[in-house]
Amino acid sequence: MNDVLDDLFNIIEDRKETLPEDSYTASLFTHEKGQNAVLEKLGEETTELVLAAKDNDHEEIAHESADIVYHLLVLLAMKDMELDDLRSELAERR
Ligand SMILES: N=c1c2ncn([C@@H]3O[C@H](COP(=O)(O)OP(=O)(O)OP(=O)(O)O)[C@@H](O)[C@H]3O)c2ncn1[C@@H]1O[C@H](COP(=O)(O)O)[C@@H](O)[C@H]1O
Repeated sequence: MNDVLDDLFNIIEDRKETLPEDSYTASLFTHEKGQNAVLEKLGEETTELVLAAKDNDHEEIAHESADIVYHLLVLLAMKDMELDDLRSELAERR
């Protein structure tokens, strides 16, 4: 059974293939800045996560963490990588 990360990654890969006009995800794959668009988002959201952690704002920590994970999955898809590449790397560390 797929978990939420598998489902999200599958949707991201679908957006990469089909590039719907109204999709934010698709816009990241076609952005004039190329991969820098997603890299900049990861940088911004990491800063926002740090601020949320400093404020001990649990709701905001969860929100910014989700933004980071989403953009990280977009980056993996952009690099033609799989979610299993991340899983394997984590599993090897156990
Ligand atoms: N999980 C996400 C997701 N997380 C974050 N984002 C977008 O990432 C952007 C974050 O940038 P910003 O932080 O600048 O946006 P913001 O609204 O100002 O956010 P904050 O300042 O509040 O952090 C926003 O436009 C969000 O909508 C996401 N956009 C899409 N998805 C999922 O991706 C899938 C495909 O959706 P489409 O992109 O609509 O096709 C769907 O399952 C969506 O749920």
